[in-house]
Amino acid sequence: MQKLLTRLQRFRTGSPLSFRLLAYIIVFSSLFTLISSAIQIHSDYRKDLSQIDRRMKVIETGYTSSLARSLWALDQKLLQTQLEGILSLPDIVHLRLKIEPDSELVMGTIPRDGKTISHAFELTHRGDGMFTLGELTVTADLRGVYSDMRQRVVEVLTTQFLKTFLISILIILIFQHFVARHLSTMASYARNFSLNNLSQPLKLDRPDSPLNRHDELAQVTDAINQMRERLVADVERQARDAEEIRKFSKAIEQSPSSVLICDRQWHIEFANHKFAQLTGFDAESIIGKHPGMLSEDARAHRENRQLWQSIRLQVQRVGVWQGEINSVRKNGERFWEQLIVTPIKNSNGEATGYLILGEDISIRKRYEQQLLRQANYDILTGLPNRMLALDRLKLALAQARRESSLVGVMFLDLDNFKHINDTLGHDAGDNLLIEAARRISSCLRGTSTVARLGGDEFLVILPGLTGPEATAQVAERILKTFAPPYLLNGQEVFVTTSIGIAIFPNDSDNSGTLLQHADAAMYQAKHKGKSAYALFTPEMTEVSHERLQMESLMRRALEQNEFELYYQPIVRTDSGELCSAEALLRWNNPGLGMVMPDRFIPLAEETGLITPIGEWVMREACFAAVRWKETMGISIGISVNVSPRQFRDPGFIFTVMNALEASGLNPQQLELEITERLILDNTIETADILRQLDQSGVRLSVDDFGTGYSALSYLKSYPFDTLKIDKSFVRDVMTEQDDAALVKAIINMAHSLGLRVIAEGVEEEAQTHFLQHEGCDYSQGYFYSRPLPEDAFREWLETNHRVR
Ligand SMILES: Nc1nc2c(ncn2[C@@H]2O[C@@H]3COP(=O)(O)O[C@H]4[C@@H](O)[C@H](n5cnc6c(=O)[nH]c(N)nc65)O[C@@H]4COP(=O)(O)O[C@H]3[C@H]2O)c(=O)[nH]1
Repeated sequence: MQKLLTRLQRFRTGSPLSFRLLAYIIVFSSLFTLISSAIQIHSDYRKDLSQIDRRMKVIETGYTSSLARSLWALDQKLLQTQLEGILSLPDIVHLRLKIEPDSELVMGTIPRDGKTISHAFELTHRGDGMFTLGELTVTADLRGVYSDMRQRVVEVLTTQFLKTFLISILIILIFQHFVARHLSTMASYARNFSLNNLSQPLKLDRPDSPLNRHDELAQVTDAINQMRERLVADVERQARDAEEIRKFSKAIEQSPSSVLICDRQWHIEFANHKFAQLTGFDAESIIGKHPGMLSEDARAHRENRQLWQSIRLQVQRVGVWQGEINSVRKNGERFWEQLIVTPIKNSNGEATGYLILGEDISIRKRYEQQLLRQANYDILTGLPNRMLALDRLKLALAQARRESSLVGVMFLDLDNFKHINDTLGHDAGDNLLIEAARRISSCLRGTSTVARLGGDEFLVILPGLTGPEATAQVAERILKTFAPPYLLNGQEVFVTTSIGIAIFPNDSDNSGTLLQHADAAMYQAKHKGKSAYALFTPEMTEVSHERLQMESLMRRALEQNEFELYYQPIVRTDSGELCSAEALLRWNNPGLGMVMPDRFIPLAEETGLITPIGEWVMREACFAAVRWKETMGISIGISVNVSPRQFRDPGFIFTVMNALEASGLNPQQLELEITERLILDNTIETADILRQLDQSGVRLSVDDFGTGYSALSYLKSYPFDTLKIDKSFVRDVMTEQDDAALVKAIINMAHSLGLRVIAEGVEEEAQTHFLQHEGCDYSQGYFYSRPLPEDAFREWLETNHRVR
């Protein structure tokens, strides 16, 4: 019982459904039992009543004749006995016998508060007729019936209630076991159901029988589990979507391009970090603004209004706008931006916003502009280059044709530029070009063009001239501005220029030909002596042709064996004894005749042909010296000229060593003549090459001393053995006091530095006396001998072999 109560209690608290169910079952089943019991009791009551009624009828039928006989016979005793017999019948409590005519016999008592039922019947005697003897009224007491009925009600109610209650409990227990506890499990599963335990399916604690598998609980469980699976799938999809969105938003946020997202009305909704970095605008502060209206600059607004109008139209029409725009940063600074503007469309293809991707292309733009500049301008001087110059020339010619005016074309070349570049170094050369460009430009008016064609060549275009004389005036102005010295490497250097002039349309109406003519005129100017200008004349074409021809002939001269070495003796000044010879190059061309080095060596230097030629000279000179020793027994030194370009050739030392090795000449007998200008270059490479040559035993001399920049200091730092005074000083020692003083000073200075001195260009005896007097060690010149071909030189040796 206790157990039952506890269970009931549990139902009441933990399982309201079970409790309610119990209550309903009890109430309904009790009602039902009550009604059915009432019907039953009522029917039993009716049965009891009808039984009494039947009993009355039985009394009537059973006793009517016997009582009538007793009355007829007036047998009182029998009557008494018969009445007592009736009264003893169950429930009969009262008998009233009315005897005709007026006596009455009453037996028994009628209960005062009890319910009774009476039945009366006549007692008759059938004889000759029918005689009514009396009437008997039988009264039955209904209390027994009622008491039975009450007892039955109590019994029925009690038993029915207990039955109902117990059955209900049973039903509830069954319900609880088979349904309610599973519902509770479901409820608690549903209560605890969260995103964290989506993986656990709902499981009911009941056997997995085929019956269980298909009942309603199984269906609900399946439905819940399916719902869970769908939810898991949804959650996973959502997580995936969220991850993708996170990824995309990270990508956008960290994108190296600036990103703006605008709504349909072009109001900014989002700006990424790069945008803020690029423009200086804080992302928060520009939300809601139009992308073209961010800066405060009214001018930018005006520019942008039209631009963004066309962007909007194109995006609507074509679906994309791409271009480069000049944007403004928050601080007002302008920068170049490459923009791509596209609509953001929804699944129906309607634009819901706009995506603006931007990239800072300022560097690229700068680079492009630089490239454009580089393509058209000379980097060093900033002047237009050959390409742009030719364009401008063509434009000027076209304009001149329209206006019937003249165009002057000037070709300028710096005299000795190569030499300055070689000796003072490239930096000095560059500075010279910059300064020369500045000076040329300063002589021209706005419509003229000055361009650098390359190297030390400049082109001046003078458009819109009315007469050719104007070109001469400009040329003179330019020559004049070149007069003041240039300051290069701290030294004052005089640089001149040669100018060639051709005039359109007089000399040609074609730009290419005009340039060629100006070039030819420039060579003519150079030949005039430097710092000159020349106007083109038709004969000049021949000169420039000659130059070209010479170049192509020189390229074949080595193969054709057209080069020859001449030798000029170098003697002791005091005794006239022979001590060495200088090898001097000659070019013996069948067409050109004997070409002197001054005519072809500069061209050989320009074209680079000097390297193979110099190699040939070196070998030839070394072999000659060895031959003289071998065939004539005369051992003298041999001097070989080395030009700057040759000296700087990476294979130069190898060339020298090779010649010495191949010929077997003692390195001490080889003297390399290096011009003063070359060593002024003062580079580490020059010093290194000179040191290596010195270490190999080769002697080194400074050639043409005095013609360069007369910087004496370098002589100390290089391993020179000899100094050759240039013939231009020696020539006038007897007539020019200054030259004499200079020669004296050079001799003293050289001696103080431990150098021997050779005087070049000694032509007269008086000069030998002077030099002897001043202590000049060696002399060379026509006075002793002109440079001679080998055979003649051998003859000279045989007759004048006073060798030291
Ligand atoms: N007026 C006059 N001139 C005299 C007298 N004595 C000699 N000379 C000339 O003076 C030049 C001396 O040679 P340089 O100063 O080295 O000047 C040489 C040298 O710098 C260069 N040269 C000659 N041969 C070679 C060579 O094989 N290689 C290189 N790189 N340059 C060479 O060509 C220059 C000219 O050579 P050359 O015409 O042979 O001219 C020679 C020679 O003929 C004289 O008493 N009076």
